[in-house]
Amino acid sequence: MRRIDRNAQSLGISGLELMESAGSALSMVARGYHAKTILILCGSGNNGGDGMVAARHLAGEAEVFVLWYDSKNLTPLAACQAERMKNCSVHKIRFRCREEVSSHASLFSRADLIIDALLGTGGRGTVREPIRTCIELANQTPAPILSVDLPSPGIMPDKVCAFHRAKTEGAEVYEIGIPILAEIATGPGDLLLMHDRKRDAHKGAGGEVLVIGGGPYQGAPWLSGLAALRAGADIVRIVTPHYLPEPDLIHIPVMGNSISTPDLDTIIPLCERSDVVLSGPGLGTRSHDVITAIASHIKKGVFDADSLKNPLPQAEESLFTPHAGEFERITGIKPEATPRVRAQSIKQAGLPGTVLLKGPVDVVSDGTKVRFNLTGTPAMTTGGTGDVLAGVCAALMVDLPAFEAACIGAYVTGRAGEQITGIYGCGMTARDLLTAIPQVLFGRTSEGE
Ligand SMILES: NC(=O)C1=CN([C@@H]2O[C@H](COP(=O)(O)OP(=O)(O)OC[C@H]3O[C@@H](n4cnc5c(N)ncnc54)[C@H](O)[C@@H]3O)[C@@H](O)[C@H]2O)[C@H](O)CC1
Ligand SMILES: [K+]
Repeated sequence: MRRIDRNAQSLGISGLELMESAGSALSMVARGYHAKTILILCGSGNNGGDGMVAARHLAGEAEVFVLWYDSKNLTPLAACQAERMKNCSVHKIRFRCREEVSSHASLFSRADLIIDALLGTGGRGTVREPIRTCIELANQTPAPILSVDLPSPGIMPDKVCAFHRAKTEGAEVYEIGIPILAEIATGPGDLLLMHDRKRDAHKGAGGEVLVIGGGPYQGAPWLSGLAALRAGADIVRIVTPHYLPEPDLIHIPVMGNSISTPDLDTIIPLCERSDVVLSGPGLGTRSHDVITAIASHIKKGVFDADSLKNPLPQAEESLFTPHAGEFERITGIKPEATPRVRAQSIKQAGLPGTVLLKGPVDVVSDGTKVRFNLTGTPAMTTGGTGDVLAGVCAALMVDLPAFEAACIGAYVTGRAGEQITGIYGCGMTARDLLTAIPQVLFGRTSEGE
């Protein structure tokens, strides 16, 4: 939900607007109880904010008491709603500790309806005081309890009024105006799935990525490697026939002008020690036997470009990053133009992993989940952008499952492309993309904020 919320904001619907819609839906449900006296219990998060909006809507229609947690951790949206509630004809009673809640026990027994806006999707761990006492007192009354979004842990609701999606079984679901694109398309909300690097992180915490490629196309694996570094990998090794002077990358030479089976003794131990292995960029047509031989030694593999051939290599966890032609080569299915049909083709193909099918709209699917990526520009048809995308996905897969890594990788690379196109237009190179990647991935963007 946080991902969808954040994506909705980037599409122009603010959190406050969503909260207003949520509180309005809640007040409608509350009206169904025809209660004379309503007690709304509000926690310090946005769940509490929803309750305060409902209080404003119900003011004048019933006697409304709002018992709200005046915590120093009040979220900005909840604080805004507390302010908006100030001038309404509802009884506003703040509490800061358990004793203050207990002193208002009589309010609980007076109520014909109790609205539980204490904890929603942000609740974590065992319920702490003073919220716990609110829940206990609510459970002791005969009044029906209407829970907001999901029941606060331990409370016994009569009904649950959920927003956009049911988070618990039996909840009544109300739409709050979230655009469908916020859910089915990638967006800045997807970045919330990334884990923050700990302050005391040791060298290598960003993961070790191995890139296997090059041969006929010399630059491709180096571009992928640099992209992996820019997307957060700590150590990137490049197994490739041709050395390029890139001091940030570790070159692992091979015996001939292309990667071949005598190199397996060098490559297999590297595959085993790496968090993620990306194979294919610039590889050419002569090394597929090497890729199939190493696949079973790879924990997490990104298979790109020339490694996308049958027999299809398969790691413990695999991400395949074909364009339409490569997809047809490995599946025999020619992808239709529309993203929706492309998603169906991926499902039909049943490949053993996640697929990122590149195109004007990228489609990411593991056969069950589907996400569309709309970022990017026509200028990105320039050579090497696919190598950058694969490198970004490889670095993200250190910490994330293939599906999430592909969604974020596609989104971020496309956004970086948009920024660079703004500067260089169709004269952009794949190399130009590299510097924009960390800005989008780790910097604070202005989208929706
Ligand atoms: N798109 C939507 O569905 C919308 C949902 N909204 C509502 O917002 C909540 C989620 O809000 P959030 O601020 O993230 O979290 P909560 O309000 O659930 O709680 C956070 C609050 O509670 C404290 N806390 C956490 N765990 C505990 C605990 N175990 N004991 C005591 N206190 C706890 C924490 O410190 C925070 O202060 C969602 O459910 C919807 O109701 C919005 O209206 C926008 C649209
Ligand atoms: K709740």
